[in-house]
Amino acid sequence: MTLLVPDRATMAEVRAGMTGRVAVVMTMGALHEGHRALMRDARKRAEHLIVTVFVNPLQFGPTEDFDRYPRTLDADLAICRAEGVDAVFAPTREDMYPTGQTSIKGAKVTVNPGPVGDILEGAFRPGFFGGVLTVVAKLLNVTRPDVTCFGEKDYQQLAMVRAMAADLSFPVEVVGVETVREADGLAKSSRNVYLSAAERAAAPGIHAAMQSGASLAGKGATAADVRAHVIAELPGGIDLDYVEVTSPDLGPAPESGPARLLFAGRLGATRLIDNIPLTVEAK
Ligand SMILES: Nc1ncnc2c1ncn2[C@@H]1O[C@H](COP(=O)(O)OP(=O)(O)OP(=O)(O)O)[C@@H](O)[C@H]1O
Ligand SMILES: CC(C)(CO)[C@@H](O)C(=O)[O-]
Ligand code: BAL
Repeated sequence: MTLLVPDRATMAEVRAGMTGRVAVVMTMGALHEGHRALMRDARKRAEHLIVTVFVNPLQFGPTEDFDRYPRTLDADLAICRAEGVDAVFAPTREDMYPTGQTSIKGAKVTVNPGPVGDILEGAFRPGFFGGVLTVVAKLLNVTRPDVTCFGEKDYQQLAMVRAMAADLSFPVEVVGVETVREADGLAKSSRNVYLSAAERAAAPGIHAAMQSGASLAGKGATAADVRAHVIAELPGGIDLDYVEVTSPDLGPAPESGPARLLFAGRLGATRLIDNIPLTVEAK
């Protein structure tokens, strides 16, 4: 049976009744196959599985899509039931932020994401990682999991959650789960529903351009060559935030060896992100 848990006090009671290992998958709802992959991975790692559904105001900038973000709790519950989730924690904003915080700027005590919080996504979404890490810390405190699964689709977020757990001594194992894609290569995302038919048709070109760049890396191209190639191959109509090649831990691009290729940009009004691994070979 899947319990719908509406507030922190009830969550504490439900959590106290769980014996054995507990896994948590944190989401903003509008669940899709990517979230289901996290649930299936988490399910294997623990006796109990909690899914959180909360659209966190602290991680949205003033001009971002907090108000129009898809909210589909009934459908989300049906998916959680089908995945054998024990409890869906879906609190209100007032329950999560009882002293009334509605933005990262208005909040008093928050998690400082450090310098990695200012690059890539952080450079284009100021305050984003402070908002994410603050709510992740709160959700860890409320649900007290042994293990938590995050998607590689949000690669920097996964890295930052790992860093927070290590640096702030959260007793939790953070597991990364590979990106789930549509058949045409587009990374599944709750925000894909915003795309018009024409934008949806163009969107797989992002992953295709990235794969093309990654294959070039295998033939001796430098990180800078790969970056320029991906930018040139992107479909028309993209308002680019960044294409970057970094080390796997988001440091400077290596001259050779494993690396990460990351993209962010807008197709119409929809902001999309993606990333893939690649190997840079010394010339
Ligand atoms: N395609 C995917 N494959 C694997 N994990 C995913 C995928 N999409 C989202 N996730 C993971 O699910 C968790 C919750 O993400 P979230 O609810 O923001 O979904 P989303 O589809 O990424 O939405 P958004 O459109 O807001 O980015 C995160 O750990 C995220 O990385
Ligand atoms: C981790 C998270 C649930 C925090 O609000 C969110 O950033 C997301 O859905 O990836
Ligand atoms: N998917 C990460 C949360 C966000 O984009 O707001």
